[in-house]
Amino acid sequence: MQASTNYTGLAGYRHDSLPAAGVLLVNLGTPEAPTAKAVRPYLAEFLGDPRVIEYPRWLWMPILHGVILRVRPPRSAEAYAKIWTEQGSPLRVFSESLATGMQAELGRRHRGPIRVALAMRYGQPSVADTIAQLQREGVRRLLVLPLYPQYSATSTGSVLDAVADTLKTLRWPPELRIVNDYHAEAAVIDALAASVRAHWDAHGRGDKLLLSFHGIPERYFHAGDPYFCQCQATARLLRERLGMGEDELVVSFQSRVGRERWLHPYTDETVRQLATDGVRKLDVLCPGFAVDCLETLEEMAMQNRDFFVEAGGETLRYIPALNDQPAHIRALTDLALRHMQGWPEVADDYDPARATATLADAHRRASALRES
Ligand SMILES: C=CC1=C(C)c2cc3[nH]c(cc4nc(cc5[nH]c(cc1n2)c(C)c5CCC(=O)O)C(CCC(=O)O)=C4C)c(C)c3C=C
Ligand SMILES: [Fe+2]
Ligand SMILES: [Fe+2]
Repeated sequence: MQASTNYTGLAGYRHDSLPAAGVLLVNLGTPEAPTAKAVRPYLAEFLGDPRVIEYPRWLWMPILHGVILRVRPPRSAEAYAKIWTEQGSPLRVFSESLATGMQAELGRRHRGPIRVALAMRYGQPSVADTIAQLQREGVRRLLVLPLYPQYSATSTGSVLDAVADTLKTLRWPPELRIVNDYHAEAAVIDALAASVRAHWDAHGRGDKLLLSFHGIPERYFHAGDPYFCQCQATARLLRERLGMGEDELVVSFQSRVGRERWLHPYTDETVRQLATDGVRKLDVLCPGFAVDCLETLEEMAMQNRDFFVEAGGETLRYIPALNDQPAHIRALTDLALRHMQGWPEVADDYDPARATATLADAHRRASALRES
């Protein structure tokens, strides 16, 4: 049969790849440009996700497309313009740099092929495209690591939806493992504590340390979302690691959208209250964000700083996210390796000769069968 050699070509799979393990980092996603035109499709996908907005579709979709997507994109674009860099959106730039760092770290420490890829839950590169690309590179075992330290159905849960939707379309999905959360990961807590101490060393200690996490509607918490509890646990571990008393540290929730009640206390009200209560120097850390983004750089370090100063505060010092710091790269690489235990690619005695079949092999064998 003459067309048989096209099997592999048609599927686009490489012939020469060894089976590999893959680490799929997934972050939220960000618009392609700081313009209303680019923000609109991003928000449409994000706010159209039933994990994010739990209202009946018939009720929500007309509101989303009739009202929200007319009003919000220009405002949102204005905020993005304030933080945009020459390389693009900070969320993308830092996430890519983190992924590159983890790839290098794994390469230094492991003989087996392990590929690190970054996907975005909304926008590009999509989870589906990235998994397809990893499969073409021979990935047969996949660890999904959403870049959300605390689990929420709205964030991590939605990443799992995207992965599940992709697997449904694959004839031979990779073996799958998933990191549900890493809110209590000791090395991450250590890295956060170290960056707070470095900030204190450079700028002096503030009157209070505020830990601000992204909020979610309180209704989701009552429905069983563990996010609030995991944020509190992260905060407690960090406080203990820093040897601080309960009265020296405050937890609050930012970025609420709409009129419904969200997790309390709200960050904007908290910074105003702290200023009113006499706090002059306020240190702020956002341990729910793996990398800096609109919500930390604009909402926290600009908007909330203004609220604090307007209410009588002196300075609000935002401590950056862990981003691509070496300690963060090491912490997440260790976490990934722990979750990959038992896979041949991470074994110390990795032997390519004993490697199992790849999709490329399967297609080659199918071709050979047709020819015989
Ligand atoms: C309206 C519902 C929203 C829920 C629920 C929500 C949960 C949630 N979000 C993050 C992380 C990020 N959110 C970011 C931006 C952002 N979030 C919402 C809405 C909800 N988030 C909107 C509409 C936006 C877009 C910006 C805006 O118009 O205000 C970002 C930053 C993205 C960037 O491009 O920089 C992150 C990161 C988490 C972790 C979470 C649940 C725990
Ligand atoms: Fe959000
Ligand atoms: Fe926001």
